[in-house]
Amino acid sequence: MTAAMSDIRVKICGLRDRAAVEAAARAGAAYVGFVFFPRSPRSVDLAQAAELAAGVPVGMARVALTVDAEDAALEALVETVPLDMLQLHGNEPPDRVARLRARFGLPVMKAVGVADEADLPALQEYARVADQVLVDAKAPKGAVLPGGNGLSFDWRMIAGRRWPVPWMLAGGLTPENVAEAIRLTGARQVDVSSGVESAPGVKDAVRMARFVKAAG
Ligand SMILES: O=C(O)c1ccccc1NCC(=O)[C@H](O)[C@H](O)COP(=O)(O)O
Repeated sequence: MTAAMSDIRVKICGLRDRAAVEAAARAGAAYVGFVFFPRSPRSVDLAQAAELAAGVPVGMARVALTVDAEDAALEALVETVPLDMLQLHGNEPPDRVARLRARFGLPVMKAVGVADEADLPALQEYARVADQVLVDAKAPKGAVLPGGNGLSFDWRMIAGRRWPVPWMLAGGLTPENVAEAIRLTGARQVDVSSGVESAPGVKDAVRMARFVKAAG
């Protein structure tokens, strides 16, 4: 049975097997994310993702996360995997975001890494060309992964800020801190990966359920 979706829309990212997809659905997540980044412990290949995406219940959005992917790779992805959204998690400049959105006919969410106030204007810029923006913690210099590091930024920095497109809060969210993050930022959508894992790349059904419940 699938839980009723909460008011706050939750995205659970980095799912790698059917049991995790089913648990995310039971928990009431609104989006599931599949990571296409070979260096990540959460990475899936096209065949795996196609099978997982086909099993996602109607009404739950299937998001493909890519990092500075080339056109040919994106073409193969979109042809093979049934998707509802592309998440661009690299250094894709605004004109490329606009081009990919037009070319593939899918809504695009652009992730923007935030560490301090100087990172905030980029959100405004991407909000002009993307369907959604993901306000994520900036990965530390030299990190292997550009996201999914379980790190938070100072949420007070974006308290009261709004963008002209829907946005999601991400970075170091857990079942224990998500309610406070929502309270401080006013986010209506949240994204989590490592905070609902028992080990890197292994999603924990109990933590997913607790996360969605705590998000409200
Ligand atoms: O999760 C990964 O392995 C990953 C790899 C490459 C780019 C981004 C990646 N993850 C992004 C996310 O899962 C989330 O959108 C976000 O960064 C929050 O992650 P977390 O702090 O682990 O909750």
